[in-house]
Amino acid sequence: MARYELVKRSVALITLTNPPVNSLSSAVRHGIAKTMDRALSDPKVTAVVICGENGRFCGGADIREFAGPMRGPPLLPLLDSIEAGEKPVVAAIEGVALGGGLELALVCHYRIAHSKARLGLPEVTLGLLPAAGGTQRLPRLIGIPAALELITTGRHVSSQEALKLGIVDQVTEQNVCEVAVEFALRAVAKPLSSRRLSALTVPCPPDLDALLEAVTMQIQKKARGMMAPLACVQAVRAAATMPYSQGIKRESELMATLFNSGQARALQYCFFAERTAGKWTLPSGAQWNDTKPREIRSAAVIGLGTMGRGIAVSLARVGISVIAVESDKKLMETGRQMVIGMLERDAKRRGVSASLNLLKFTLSLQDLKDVDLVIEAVFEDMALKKRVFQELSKLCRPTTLLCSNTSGLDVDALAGVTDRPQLVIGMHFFSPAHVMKLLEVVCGPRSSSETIATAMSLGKRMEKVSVAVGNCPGFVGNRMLKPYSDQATFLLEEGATPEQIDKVLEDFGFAMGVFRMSDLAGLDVGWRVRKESGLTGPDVDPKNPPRRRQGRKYCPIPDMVCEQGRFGQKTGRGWYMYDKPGGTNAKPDPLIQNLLETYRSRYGIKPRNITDQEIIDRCLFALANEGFRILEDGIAARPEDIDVIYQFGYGFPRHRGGPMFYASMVGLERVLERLEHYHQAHPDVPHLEPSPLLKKLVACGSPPIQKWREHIKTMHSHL
Ligand SMILES: CCC/C=C/C(=O)SCCNC(=O)CCNC(=O)[C@H](O)C(C)(C)COP(=O)([O-])OP(=O)([O-])OC[C@H]1O[C@@H](n2cnc3c(N)ncnc32)[C@H](O)[C@@H]1OP(=O)([O-])[O-]
Repeated sequence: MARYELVKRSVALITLTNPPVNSLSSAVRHGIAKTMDRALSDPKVTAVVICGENGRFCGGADIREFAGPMRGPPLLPLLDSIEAGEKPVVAAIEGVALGGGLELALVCHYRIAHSKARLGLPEVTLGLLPAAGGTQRLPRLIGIPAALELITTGRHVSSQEALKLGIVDQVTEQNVCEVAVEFALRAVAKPLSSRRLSALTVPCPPDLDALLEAVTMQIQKKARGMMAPLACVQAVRAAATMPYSQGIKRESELMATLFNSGQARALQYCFFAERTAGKWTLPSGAQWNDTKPREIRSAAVIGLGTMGRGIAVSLARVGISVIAVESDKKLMETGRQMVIGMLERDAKRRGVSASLNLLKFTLSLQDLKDVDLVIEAVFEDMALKKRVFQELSKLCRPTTLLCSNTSGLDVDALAGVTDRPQLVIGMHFFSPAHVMKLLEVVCGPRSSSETIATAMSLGKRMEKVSVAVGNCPGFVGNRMLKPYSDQATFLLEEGATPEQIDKVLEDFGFAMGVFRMSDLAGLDVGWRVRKESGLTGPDVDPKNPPRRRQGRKYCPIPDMVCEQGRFGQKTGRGWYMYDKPGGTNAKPDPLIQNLLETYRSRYGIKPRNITDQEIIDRCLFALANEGFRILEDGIAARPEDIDVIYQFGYGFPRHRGGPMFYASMVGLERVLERLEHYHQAHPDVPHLEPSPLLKKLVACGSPPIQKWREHIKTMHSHL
């Protein structure tokens, strides 16, 4: 796990060999200890270079090992002993030096980085802190403010920035190992004391307390209840105020608290869930790693509304030429200006030039004859979408992939009106599409494996987290949203207010509570869907709207809000009031309070005090319950996929893992017991009836989430 060679007769070259990222597994730590001993005790060796195999220095501790008991040599004393050695050690950094990887580099006496390398301490994103001396050594090297920023955000820096900050001594475009060996030879005669970071004093700013307080406040605002960033601040404070030996103890204490927390487990689960999500499999046996995607050079986007614009920007900025189609000249001109503006701002932020030459705007579908792929983003209306697909089917090359950005309509029905159902697939982007990372790739029963592979690979190229899902109304994300938001509106009837529910959900860690999110998305969208599905419409008595429809409980309050022209932020009024149409500063509205009170008295509902716990349990367990049904139905292949969708598409707090992971952490027995309790109280709410899969898992002793698949695999998959 660490290879030893003698080069240039006197330099020991130690290569970490643990693909794919040379993480510091117990075997690697053991290998480093052994090879370092050999280098330090061999009189022929005057200097040491440490590098990593396959162009990657080291991706840090082996995250998989965190779940089990600690084995092998602990990292911290191993690193301390490298720093204390009497022969110069040079880190040759290629690819990445992250987490424990950068901590390893920091105990080397010199650091040489390749120009394309990235460095950072991302432990905070895993719910941890850099506990192999990183919080104590980095501030000594680059000062408190810069170290605080890197450690509390986990941001990766380029080697050029690392050079400016003083993290590395040299950046090279040449073979970094060769450069490091030459560097090591020159370092042999030089004293090492000033190169041992633990022995340096921390350059302390005069306003340390004010700085730490400002950073703490900033984190409290942004971290939505995450503990790790605050622990990082405390560890850096220790570096500033204590000698190394005490600071390192404080670092370990803080790490111990984080390490055993549910948040760290959730964030590490998220790390692997994100990487598992791209790995789709079909019942036919075709899967992600044996199906070649097609190359996409040109694409078309139909419809330049909010979604179409974001999709066009996301395509053009990764080098794909885009033809954007609108039906009306004025709309096309507005769309053109918006897309160009967005692309220019995006390019400025990334420090690149905007690829405006890749864009073409047209009013004619005829111009799409030769594109490789089309993404339809017209109004959410099945008849209209079918007309578009029929026309595309006639116009486009027979090999062109036809994709729909529908957020919940039947992708197979669209495939059915074309001459190439195997080339039809859903690509459900989230608004704004150039910002949101999630892409649901909706596989119809007739989508070919090559089509799925192409949509998934295009998503990756567009820098999205792509998840393959099956075709059903609402797919995964929006299907689960319904029981969640239904519970929120039922709670309004019973005595809660929008601001109370939102506060509880936001304190839980959601980016936005359910009502603020609806105001942002537009309340008219759901209203139209309810009208189309016959749940509401002109036949409903406006004075006395029934509270039971289509055989189940129905809350008419959202319709009553819409009937007043309150469509959310865009109209300046929704569940909240805003300063102006398009305003974002939500304030509780007495008119909504009034509406709720009138409603309750009309139906003789005595409002009751609703606890925060009831809000959390009813909203989140209803959400997870639908997730279990989605797994049963084969619409999502694994719980990780659902959790990734909720983190990236719906602002679910990452440190809670996602709705399915949260259910597993709370305990499936408790979820089942609460759902049974609430279903008994509300027998006309089918979403509260515990799903058969949840019952089955509890009956099997509530296995850990990674084992749920074993209990679903016999069920039919729709992917
Ligand atoms: C006292 C302790 C203090 C120290 C704490 C730490 O260091 S905490 C750690 C701090 N370090 C970090 O937080 C860095 C975490 N890693 C990364 O950010 C990225 O992996 C990358 C930038 C290194 C490479 O990106 P990329 O897009 O080229 O590749 P990719 O992301 O697809 O990964 C490829 C495969 O490698 C796997 N794997 C990766 N890293 C680890 C690991 N450390 N461990 C185990 N496995 C790891 C990954 O699961 C995947 O496996 P699969 O699915 O093929 O079975």
